[in-house]
Amino acid sequence: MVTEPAKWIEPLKKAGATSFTFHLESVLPENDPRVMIQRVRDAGMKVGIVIKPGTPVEELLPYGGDLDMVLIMTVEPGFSGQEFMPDMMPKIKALRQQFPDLTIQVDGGVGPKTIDAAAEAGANAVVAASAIFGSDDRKGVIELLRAGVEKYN
Ligand SMILES: O=C(CO)[C@@H](O)[C@H](O)COP(=O)(O)O
Repeated sequence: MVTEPAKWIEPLKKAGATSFTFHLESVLPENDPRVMIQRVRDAGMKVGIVIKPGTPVEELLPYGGDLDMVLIMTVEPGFSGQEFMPDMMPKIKALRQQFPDLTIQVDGGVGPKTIDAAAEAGANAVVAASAIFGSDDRKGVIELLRAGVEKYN
């Protein structure tokens, strides 16, 4: 998470990024997320918005139709190894209901024990660190996460 995402659009584009996801909390209330969305598109990248656990999904819904991807944080941003927050699943369900084709990514505490909850709610993309890097069978965990997503989507 960065506090001024706009200033990273060009550097990331130049570095070869093809998509750019910014925190809604870093833009509102001072700036209009639609301006950021357009700036990312003008730079030729796909665009996503991420919300922290404390941000209601209702704040994100108005922009869902303008996005390639949303990211629902299921831990507080900061570090790996935190516990998955199942009470974030209604946010994913609300987004999936309203935007059937949207890529909905989930990040934080995602692993073999939590993938079903996330995927059943409607998540179809996963960020996972400790579940993979903490395993002796990284390939197996990745396959399991992929199978979990495919089972429900
Ligand atoms: O960036 C963050 C948290 O700030 C996340 O991407 C975590 O790093 C995910 O780690 P695990 O919860 O999968 O260990």
